[in-house]
Amino acid sequence: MLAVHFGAGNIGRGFIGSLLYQSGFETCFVDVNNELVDLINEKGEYRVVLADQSHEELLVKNVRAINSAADADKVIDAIAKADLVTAAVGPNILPLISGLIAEGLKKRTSPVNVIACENMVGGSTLLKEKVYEKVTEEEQKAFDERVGFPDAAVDRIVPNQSNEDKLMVTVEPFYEWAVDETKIAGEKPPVEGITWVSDLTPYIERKLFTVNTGHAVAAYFGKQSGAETINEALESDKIQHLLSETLKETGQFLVKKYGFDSAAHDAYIKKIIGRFANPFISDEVTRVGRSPIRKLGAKDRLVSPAVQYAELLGKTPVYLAKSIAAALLYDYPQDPESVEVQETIHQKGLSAAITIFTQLQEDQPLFKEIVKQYEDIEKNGI
Ligand SMILES: NC(=O)c1ccc[n+]([C@@H]2O[C@H](COP(=O)([O-])OP(=O)(O)OC[C@H]3O[C@@H](n4cnc5c(N)ncnc54)[C@H](O)[C@@H]3O)[C@@H](O)[C@H]2O)c1
Ligand SMILES: O=P(O)(O)OC[C@@H](O)[C@@H](O)[C@H](O)[C@H](O)CO
Repeated sequence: MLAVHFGAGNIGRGFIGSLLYQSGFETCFVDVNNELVDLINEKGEYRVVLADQSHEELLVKNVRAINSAADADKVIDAIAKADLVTAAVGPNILPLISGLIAEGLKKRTSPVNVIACENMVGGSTLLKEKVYEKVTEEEQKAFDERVGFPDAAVDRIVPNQSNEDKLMVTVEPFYEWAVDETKIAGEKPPVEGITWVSDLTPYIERKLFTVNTGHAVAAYFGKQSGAETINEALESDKIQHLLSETLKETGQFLVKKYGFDSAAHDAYIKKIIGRFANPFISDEVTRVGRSPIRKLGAKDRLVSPAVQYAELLGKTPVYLAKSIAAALLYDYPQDPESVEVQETIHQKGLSAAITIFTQLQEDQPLFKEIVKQYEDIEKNGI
């Protein structure tokens, strides 16, 4: 069985690649990082190490790689032969890989599934839209018959790392990969470790609005207080408090919306905070806070739960508003999205920036609370 996986980065090698290998797949990674591609082809294997006391290692074999910037035809051929196509490149990159996927799919007559493993609601659906923009109506109809784009929720913390062995990747032991079984074409891909679900929305919202909201809170407040890593941020009682209060807010609306058991959800939150504090992981606040424009988006981990909280509970979420304010204050010159947010605030003012990045309007109580919290952090710190 052949899997073509776009993005040989942290989650690509450390999570998707390792499960594919354990399930008997040969994996062909597609990436634009030449050094990574050459190394994978030279070694044909890499190590995945668990970030816990055991330091258990898995040697992932049967891997090769293609540089899509140099060898587009090879990528198209690989997709034509693949039993599964996956991606973990980041939401903003999905449109850029859609053309190659469209070309590869055109060469097929047998069914195949394409799964985007990004931190967003509807990642595979977005990829499908971008692929469909590249093909004729007739080809779209043919794809409807034999190509599945099931959405997914993926959870495993894989920090940036610089190991002497550049392919080696350290990962937390926990993982979850939930995939929507209702959108599958043909047979379910036999990947051990996938949880097939008939309704993905509660899974992705619970994950994105707990793990990723909490992570963003630790990163943005951590940055404000001078912490470099998530563990360092969590050493602060103040940040621990902000984290647990924010996750109480997202928890309240998730429990109300989906009928989750409240005690089970509290245990889920507790487990996640424990994962953030894993002493065997050093995760930079600048990785976790990366791309603040994406994270401030209306459907992402801060604004969506804040809006849904206000709608479902009929009050304004104070801690989510404060977290949005901290994201707006995130100033990291090496991150182009942070630079754009800071320039927009500087040139157009805070209110205009809030509307541009969050789509919230000035008359909304949440908007006013964000402004209040922003001014408070500027004046008094977090
Ligand atoms: N790292 C985590 O803890 C984690 C966990 C769950 C989900 N995710 C999600 O997985 C995705 C990838 O995250 P990551 O942490 O692995 O990032 P990463 O930067 O380590 O990996 C992304 C890879 O994509 C490659 N890439 C960029 N443009 C490309 C293109 N046009 N074609 C092919 N490859 C391209 C990059 O070179 C890089 O190797 C993101 O959506 C992220 O939210 C990450
Ligand atoms: O990948 P991002 O930028 O969407 O979010 C950063 C982290 O919160 C994220 O990568 C987590 O480590 C991951 O989602 C854990 O499952």
